[in-house]
Amino acid sequence: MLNGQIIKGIGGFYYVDTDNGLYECRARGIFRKQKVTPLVGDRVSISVVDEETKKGVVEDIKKRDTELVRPPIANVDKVLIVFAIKNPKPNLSLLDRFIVLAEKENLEIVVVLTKVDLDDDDKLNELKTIYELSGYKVIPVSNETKLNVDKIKDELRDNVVVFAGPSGVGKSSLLNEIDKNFKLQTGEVSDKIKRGKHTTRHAELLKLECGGMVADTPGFSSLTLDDIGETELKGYFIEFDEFDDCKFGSRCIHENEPSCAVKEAVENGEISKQRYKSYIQLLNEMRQGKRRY
Ligand SMILES: Nc1nc2c(ncn2[C@@H]2O[C@H](COP(=O)(O)OP(=O)(O)OP(=O)(O)O)[C@@H](O)[C@H]2O)c(=O)[nH]1
Ligand SMILES: [Zn+2]
Repeated sequence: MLNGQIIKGIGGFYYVDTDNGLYECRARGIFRKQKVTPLVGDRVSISVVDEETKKGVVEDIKKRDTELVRPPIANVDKVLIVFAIKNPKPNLSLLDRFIVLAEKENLEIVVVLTKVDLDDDDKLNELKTIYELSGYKVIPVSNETKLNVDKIKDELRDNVVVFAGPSGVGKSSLLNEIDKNFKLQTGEVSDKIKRGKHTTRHAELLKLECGGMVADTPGFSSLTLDDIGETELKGYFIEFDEFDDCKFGSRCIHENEPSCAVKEAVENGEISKQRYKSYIQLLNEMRQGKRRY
């Protein structure tokens, strides 16, 4: 038996990365009976069927630490939420929505602010302050000047990471800075699979030089908050946690209730006004049933 990790799954084949190379594997029938579908990112044991052609069978799936639905990847450790300080103008309500979804999945979150070379009105400082006050690690990056590209590498090393963020903020540029082979690698992989016209695109993990793995699709491709309840939302604004002495205790949703510790903290500047505004906005959106972004 060999241990490895599924890095790609297509048409009932699972591509398992091991110390001994890449194996094309079928899953044992028992998984289907147990209604278990192997996922990209799963840590597995395989038995080798043919060493020559590198074929094997997935025998066992280790317990998953995390399980993302969109994109469908198991054992993601971390999400880098990437927004530019300008071009495109950052939509903070969207950023906060990404954070809510990542908190729900229990992922480690790093906020990456790109294009800081374009900063001429202290936007970086403004955004950095908001997210650091809220308890997040914030890394300012420029793909132009290469500022902090090495710090992003450190975040990726030995981790399974997804990038999330709107179009045009510099996600691909950043990945290309981190790993010069990245473009090439993506190209090679697509060739190898020879995707036909009717094959659906599946999530895939790409190995980086620095030892990490990155999903080839941006995280949270659908930004629906459908599965989140109105009273659950406040739990995903982590900076509210320490202000827990509201008059109505844990029933307080920090909106119109009297003697609300969270609202007081917003007034005192201990919680960002911008983040609180996002919270109320998301709350109202949920109520109106207007839930898709
Ligand atoms: N000034 C500046 N421009 C950048 C930076 N990073 C990326 N860009 C430019 O921004 C544009 C979009 O970059 P991409 O890397 O394609 O953005 P993306 O997030 O991958 O976009 P999608 O592929 O649509 O999701 C390109 O024209 C880049 O040259 C940066 O740090 N500074
Ligand atoms: Zn309250």
